[in-house]
Amino acid sequence: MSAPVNFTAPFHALIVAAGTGQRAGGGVPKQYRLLAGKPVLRRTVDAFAGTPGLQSITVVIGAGQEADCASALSGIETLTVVPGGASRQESVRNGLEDLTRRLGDAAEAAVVLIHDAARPFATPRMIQSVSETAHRAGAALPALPVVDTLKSAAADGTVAATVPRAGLHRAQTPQGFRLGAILAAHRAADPAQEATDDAMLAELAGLPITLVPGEETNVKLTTEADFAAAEQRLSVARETRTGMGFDVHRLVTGDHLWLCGIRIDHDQTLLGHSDADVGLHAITDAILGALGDGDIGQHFPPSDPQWKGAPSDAFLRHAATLAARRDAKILHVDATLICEAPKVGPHRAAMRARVADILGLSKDRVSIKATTTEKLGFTGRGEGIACQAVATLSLPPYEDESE
Ligand SMILES: Nc1ccn([C@@H]2O[C@H](COP(=O)(O)OP(=O)(O)OP(=O)(O)O)[C@@H](O)[C@H]2O)c(=O)n1
Ligand SMILES: C[C@](O)(CO)[C@H](O)COP(=O)(O)O
Repeated sequence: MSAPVNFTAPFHALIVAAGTGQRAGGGVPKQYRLLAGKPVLRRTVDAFAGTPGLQSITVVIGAGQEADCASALSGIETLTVVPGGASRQESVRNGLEDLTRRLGDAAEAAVVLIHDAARPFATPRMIQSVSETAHRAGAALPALPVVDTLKSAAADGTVAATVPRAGLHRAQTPQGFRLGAILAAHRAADPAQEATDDAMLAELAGLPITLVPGEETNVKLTTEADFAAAEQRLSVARETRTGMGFDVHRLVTGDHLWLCGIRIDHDQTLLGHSDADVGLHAITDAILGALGDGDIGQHFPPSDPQWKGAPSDAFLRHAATLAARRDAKILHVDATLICEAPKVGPHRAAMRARVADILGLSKDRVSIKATTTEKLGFTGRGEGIACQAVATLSLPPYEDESE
């Protein structure tokens, strides 16, 4: 069984991609270079796009990078592009100002995760952990303890001293903050003292920052050697898993029902403890199946009064959260609704968009189909609606527990 249900903390992603990548070389700014066939920036954006809780993505780019950015992010519609500045700090500030204007009254308390485009390997698990900690504690920084002995060097290339490493950490991104507080810290910053990360400005503003575990794999692509190591790492295969889900709910007299997250006016309703959305239940079970993590009844027992009448998008979101915690990416879901009525065709596009939205996927990763059973069986007689679904997930190889 999994941990208690956690309704995902909402957050906004701010990805800074306005650098010129001088140390990496390569003729084109490193965030637009291909890594295993995909632009670095696209990998970074995709890492966030699949993370439950994401509210918006802002990408900050440099002057003259518009075409490279459009090509790297083609097909992604729900994203805002903002012009950057001469330094990372200026680029972050521009992004924060723009996001604040767009959010209006909601800006002050919103949580923003500020991330380097040059770190394409942040996992959804770490992104969520930063977001949840920022919600709880105000500011969160992923970091790893320093494990090597540290030396300071003299100008002539000899060792000047050994620097005590106890308590020292390497800071990573995404760094999470309340938007109002981090923007105030940026506005108050002394332009002469350039900060190398946003946590530094938060420290100077007196904000307490909570450390969360960073990830060794969350490297910042800085040099050509980093690119070579990243290519090597991506050549190691992930595991692909498929899960299936099946659900049935009884039809009784009513005036509407829910199917795949869409309310449909109808002269019958589906009976169930929750809103009885048979489509979302089957898709939820398919994802849980691919994770090998029980079924919807285990996570949301019908005996538990808190799920009475509950909207089923919460169940699907929970499955997506569990997937993110396992560093699993949902590649595709495919559901078939089995009923004589209501007709699914007029609602199919809305259902597809709704499921994609709940899972943080693009619509082309979601398929909704429907069939009748030629008036045969309980679905044919209009006594109930059934749904079957499959979900395909890509995830890090499982340890073989039998060994
Ligand atoms: N004026 C700048 C400078 C940097 N960045 C972004 O900040 C992140 C971290 O910076 P870094 O790795 O130093 O990138 P570059 O500045 O591009 O690299 P270099 O210093 O080698 O030129 C990168 O995603 C980079 O695109 C930015 O948005 N605006
Ligand atoms: C923000 C950062 O990635 C945290 O480690 C880092 O400080 C960026 O440094 P850079 O000099 O802009 O590469």
